[in-house]
Amino acid sequence: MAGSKRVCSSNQIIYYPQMAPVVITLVSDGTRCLLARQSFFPKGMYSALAGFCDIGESLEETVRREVAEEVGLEVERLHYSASQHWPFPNSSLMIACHATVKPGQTEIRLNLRELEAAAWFRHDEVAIALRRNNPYTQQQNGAFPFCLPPKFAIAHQLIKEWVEKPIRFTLPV
Ligand SMILES: NC(=O)C1=CN([C@@H]2O[C@H](COP(=O)(O)OP(=O)(O)OC[C@H]3O[C@@H](n4cnc5c(N)ncnc54)[C@H](O)[C@@H]3O)[C@@H](O)[C@H]2O)C=CC1
Repeated sequence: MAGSKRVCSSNQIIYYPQMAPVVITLVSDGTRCLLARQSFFPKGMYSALAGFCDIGESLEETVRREVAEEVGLEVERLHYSASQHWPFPNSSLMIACHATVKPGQTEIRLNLRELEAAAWFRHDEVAIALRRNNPYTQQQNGAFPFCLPPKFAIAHQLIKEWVEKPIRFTLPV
């Protein structure tokens, strides 16, 4: 039988596990992808944009709202990639998507309440970061190299997918 549950022994109320949907979106302008970091990330690490779905929102609406709120960009096309259960902060279902911005509309307006930095990265820069061994290690000059989330995170898989194969954008947002 599918489904986990707990039954309260005193009043027999059934409790099912709660799960929060989160969209994680890799935004591209066709040749570059947009990556961002929060202040608590390991130094040098950038990731795709993530955000919790609000009550009443479709996934498409969450993508559009989160991208607009965090970097001030309007996304045009959306392509579902994959999903991952993620235990933080209290059990999330990560839904990973690729999206594109409207042609020529690439100016980032960073929301500093949500992000520390965001930037467009070229395909070759991202490909090098994906291959980097010991990515979170400080370099001899004191700097931390540009690096990506670890392989087990769906963010890594989403970025790898963008590097490895052209994405067909089919769904208007
Ligand atoms: N597996 C992966 O590859 C990745 C996973 N994540 C996860 O995605 C989640 C969302 O990322 P953020 O950029 O922080 O999202 P976010 O920009 O929506 O900000 C998080 C804030 O959302 C609010 N919130 C709304 N609904 C919530 C709920 N059900 N549970 C907890 N907080 C809720 C809280 O105020 C929280 O501080 C994080 O838990 C993070 O661990 C993020 C990036 C990559």
